[in-house]
Amino acid sequence: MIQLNSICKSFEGRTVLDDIDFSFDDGKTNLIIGQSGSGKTVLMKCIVGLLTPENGEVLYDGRDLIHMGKKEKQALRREMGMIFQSAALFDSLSVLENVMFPLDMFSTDTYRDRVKRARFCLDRVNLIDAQDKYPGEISGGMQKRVAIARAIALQPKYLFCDEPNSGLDPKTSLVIDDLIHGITVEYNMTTIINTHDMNSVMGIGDSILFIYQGRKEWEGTKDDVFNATNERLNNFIFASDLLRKVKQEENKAK
Ligand SMILES: Nc1ncnc2c1ncn2[C@@H]1O[C@H](COP(=O)(O)OP(=O)(O)OP(=O)(O)O)[C@@H](O)[C@H]1O
Repeated sequence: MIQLNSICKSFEGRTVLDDIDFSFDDGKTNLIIGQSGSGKTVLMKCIVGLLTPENGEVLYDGRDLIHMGKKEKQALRREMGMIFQSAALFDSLSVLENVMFPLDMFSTDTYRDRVKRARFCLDRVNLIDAQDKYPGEISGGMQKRVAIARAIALQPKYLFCDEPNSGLDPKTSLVIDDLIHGITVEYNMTTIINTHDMNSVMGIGDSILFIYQGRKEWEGTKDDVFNATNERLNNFIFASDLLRKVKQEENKAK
């Protein structure tokens, strides 16, 4: 579990995050949603330690990220897996070598065991047949799956995904969402996803934090979204005509 207590962050006197409290649970896909510029990326950066909040606590299963020493921070980093907006693969390395990269960097296992682990992760994302290909030879969706395999290679306790569906078509996005949700439940990870994607909200929103102008405006689950009365949330979620119509139909059916 990752717990945020009263997180505040400002840049040059301008408040960007204001007193955010939230708990991200294990075994759930926790989504951070909000309009462009609302503070999602800054919050994610505060959570992973790339930015330091002026105030507040980020607790990783009770361990205080902001006040921990360098060694403890390094150890914690090894428990984190990250999936970036672009898949961020190394073009000159094969798919297998990409997945092996964090293992080569941090694992003390033998080469044989590292290869075994990398192949296991590739198999989990259904890409074992592509292990010898290079990133330039596979589709964007496949690249994201390689990035997922790489992110779970070191068996992280915490998984961070920044806009994992950006640049993907809706069908491929569903595959990626299902995969992230599946591994989250399977490995009981604390997964945090920054997203704009309403399909993700409705599909894998086990827990949703909606940020509006740097403040926590609403929290709930995908099942709560349809009945939420928060106007700012509704304006954000039902900005698309299609979703607004679905909500109207649901209300009529009640
Ligand atoms: N290093 C920085 N220095 C100054 N201002 C910053 C910095 N980083 C972010 N901001 C500001 O903080 C606010 C929140 O930005 P943030 O990137 O977190 O938004 P976001 O919700 O992730 O948006 P998007 O969905 O477009 O990625 C913005 O007004 C942005 O200009």
